[in-house]
Amino acid sequence: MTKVLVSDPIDQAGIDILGQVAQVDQRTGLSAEELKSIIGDYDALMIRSGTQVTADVIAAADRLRIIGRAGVGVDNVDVPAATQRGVLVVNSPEGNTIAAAEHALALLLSLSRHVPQAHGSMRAGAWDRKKYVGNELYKKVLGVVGLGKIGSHVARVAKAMGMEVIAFDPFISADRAQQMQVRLTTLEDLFRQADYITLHIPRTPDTENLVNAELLRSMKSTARIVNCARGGIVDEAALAEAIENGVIAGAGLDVYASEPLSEDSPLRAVERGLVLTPHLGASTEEAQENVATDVAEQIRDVLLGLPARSAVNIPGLSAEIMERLKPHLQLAETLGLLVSQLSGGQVQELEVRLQGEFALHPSQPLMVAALKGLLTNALGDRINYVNASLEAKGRGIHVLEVKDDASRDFAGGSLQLTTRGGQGGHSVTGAVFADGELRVTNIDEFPVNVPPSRHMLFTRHRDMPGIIGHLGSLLGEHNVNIASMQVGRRIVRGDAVMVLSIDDPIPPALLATIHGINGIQEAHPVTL
Ligand SMILES: NC(=O)c1ccc[n+]([C@@H]2O[C@H](COP(=O)([O-])OP(=O)(O)OC[C@H]3O[C@@H](n4cnc5c(N)ncnc54)[C@H](O)[C@@H]3O)[C@@H](O)[C@H]2O)c1
Ligand SMILES: O=C(O)[C@H](O)COP(=O)(O)O
Repeated sequence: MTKVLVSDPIDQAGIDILGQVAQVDQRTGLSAEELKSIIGDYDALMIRSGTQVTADVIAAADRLRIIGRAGVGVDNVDVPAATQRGVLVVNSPEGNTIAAAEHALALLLSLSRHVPQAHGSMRAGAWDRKKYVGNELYKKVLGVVGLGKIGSHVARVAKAMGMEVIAFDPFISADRAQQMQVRLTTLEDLFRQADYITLHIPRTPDTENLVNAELLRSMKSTARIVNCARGGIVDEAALAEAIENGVIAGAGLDVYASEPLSEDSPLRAVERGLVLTPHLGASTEEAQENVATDVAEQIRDVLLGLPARSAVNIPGLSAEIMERLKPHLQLAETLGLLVSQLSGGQVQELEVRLQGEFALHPSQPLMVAALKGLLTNALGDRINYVNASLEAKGRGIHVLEVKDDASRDFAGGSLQLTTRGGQGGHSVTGAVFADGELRVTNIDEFPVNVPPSRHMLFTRHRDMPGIIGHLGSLLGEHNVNIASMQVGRRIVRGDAVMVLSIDDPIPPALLATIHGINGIQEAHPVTL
């Protein structure tokens, strides 16, 4: 008997769909140990954000074929562990977009008109009209951080309410922002200018504690901020302090670094200017029906041997093609990740050139893998082989495929990714060697021969004595260990590139010093 475990509250519409093909057990509120002890009996697991699907749980899931997340975020699922065990993870990328956007707007309005506090005072028997004088949103500046699905909807509604909308999203093209009549600016400028700020970005290593004490201090003292995206993006202690000390006027939060929010969190002690909700962004009847139906249908299909439409961890390709193309897909993804970091995010066009034997492979999965790499820093664990093309299109990235089977650079062919965009462009080429090893073989027009590694530093500089030594000593002084180094140049004392594989990431202050070295034109730290 096929069995599905539903371990978080899920709309009945989803349960009914699962019931068509399996025995459905709804058991919410399980402890980690309880989940681990029963998961071995199930073919599918359906969850929301409440259940932690850890590597331990997955290791105990002997029969599990699919995990369905009735919502967007899969940060409570150990996706690499699931992938390793061949467990498919699916989600519902758009089912709760409107609900989350409307909740952010609800927080903005409640904050500016003190709705929860006024309601509390009425419940206590008061009639206080002076204490709760608020502000209008009309004609105020709204700063949207993250102009994706939810951020764009918030921007659209805010404009209809007469707000001026500015945005920070390094991965959105200027054309797309212009279409939405939103002015793109820097994060710092947005925090300085906005009367209201709303966050709609994923939690990634780049966005963790992005809103810290320093950024809060740069806000207007009358400004308010809303986080309906992910906990951990805002430093909660710094926020509580900023509100208490009048550094900013207030905040509305739906998500927290650790959920449920602990009883002794400093946020619970703030009396004025703070509105808290317990992760209710997706909690509308409509959104819950959308996500439950969307994900239950995918679970049903997969249990019947059909493909899923929103797989987080595998492309919709046959296992055989996947196996054959594994190193080529890995190269495409790595080059995408590399060129996005060299290009600084603002990519308007990606050209994927399949050279020599590469032109003989099926190009679609390679294109998708390149796009997945290109968008990984923007979208974190949300980007996958299934949604990469759609996400690129949504961001206004024009994708060009060129096949050049006459090229004879390397025996197995090579793959070149070239970006074009607001900040110029970059080009990287790579190959898969006979032993399956990946190599970066060209950066812009310069030949190199470098295996990709986790931390790297790329510079573009003048080929002149002293630069390499200077950079080497600087890294040494900052305890950054160099594993390997290569220089590529075309003419003596002309322009050159340097590629360093390093054991540690480059601290931001050191990067600023590197930019100051005489002769260095560009320096890009890269994490792969
Ligand atoms: N509170 C809730 O219940 C709830 C519900 C749904 C979604 N969410 C969360 O809302 C957030 C946005 O979701 P979405 O569906 O709009 O995602 P999305 O992928 O459509 O958009 C995210 C946007 O953030 C941008 N971005 C990434 N890193 C950035 C950075 N460092 N600075 C600025 N912009 C950056 C990306 O380019 C992208 O445009 C996610 O964190 C999601 O998990 C919360
Ligand atoms: O990622 C999501 O979809 C939202 O954060 C909603 O989470 P929830 O399903 O637990 O409400």
